[in-house]
Amino acid sequence: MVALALQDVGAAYGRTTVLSGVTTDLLESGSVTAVIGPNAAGKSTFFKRIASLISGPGVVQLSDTDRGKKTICYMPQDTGANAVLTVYESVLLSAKQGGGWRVSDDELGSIDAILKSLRISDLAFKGLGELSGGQRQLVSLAQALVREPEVLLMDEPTSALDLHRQIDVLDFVSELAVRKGMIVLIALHDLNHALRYCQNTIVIADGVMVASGPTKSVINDGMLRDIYRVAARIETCSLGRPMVIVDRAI
Ligand SMILES: Nc1ncnc2c1ncn2[C@@H]1O[C@H](COP(=O)(O)OP(=O)(O)OP(=O)(O)O)[C@@H](O)[C@H]1O
Repeated sequence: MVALALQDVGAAYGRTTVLSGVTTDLLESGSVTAVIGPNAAGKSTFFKRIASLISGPGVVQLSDTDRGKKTICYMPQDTGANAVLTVYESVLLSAKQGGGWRVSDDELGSIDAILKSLRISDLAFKGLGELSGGQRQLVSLAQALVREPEVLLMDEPTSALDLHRQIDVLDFVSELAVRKGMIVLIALHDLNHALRYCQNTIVIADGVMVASGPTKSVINDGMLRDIYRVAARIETCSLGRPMVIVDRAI
């Protein structure tokens, strides 16, 4: 089963360093890790660096996979829209990335299954340009999943989704991580999603990793005050789940 380790990972745009010194414990197959931090902290940059879309110092070490870095898939925050393609064509195109152009029945079957799992089969023959923001986000997830990545980097995947879809998607991805043995990293602004779905959390602020470890110990009042500049409490809800309650901005 795939494993990922990061050692002293950094990244720069041109001469400007925006990320440095990210080192993690071994990320294991079947795990879901949150990447949190304020705006412009470096979360997307971190993902792009892991996916080798940008270069930088440090080591991104994958083990126990025969697909090399091709097994890492980055689902970007901003999905854009290409009005020329239909949803189905865009997912097929993603499935064929880096491979030949022969399309097997199995591949068509797996596209149908993914669209069905994400409850967007009805969008299959709509143009990408006709979709709402939330629908585009779901299509972007379908494009990522069809490539069957062993490492999936999701950049704020629920930011455009309604409450039902947010829970639906995060339930689905967490279950898929365990079933397929994927390593999933999710950049999140909703810290309650991190508490609910992610065993571990990495906190990035000002381009530096400031904390990493079990989510329930990393997300605490002090971190919320120092990193997010809010007065907040972690309280246990009636179902026994920890929840962040924000009182005010500091
Ligand atoms: N293509 C780029 N060229 C130059 N600087 C960039 C580029 N992309 C991002 N940056 C800068 O890198 C820093 C980190 O940006 P990044 O997008 O990684 O932050 P983020 O934590 O994902 O933010 P957000 O939560 O707002 O999405 C910011 O200062 C940003 O302005």
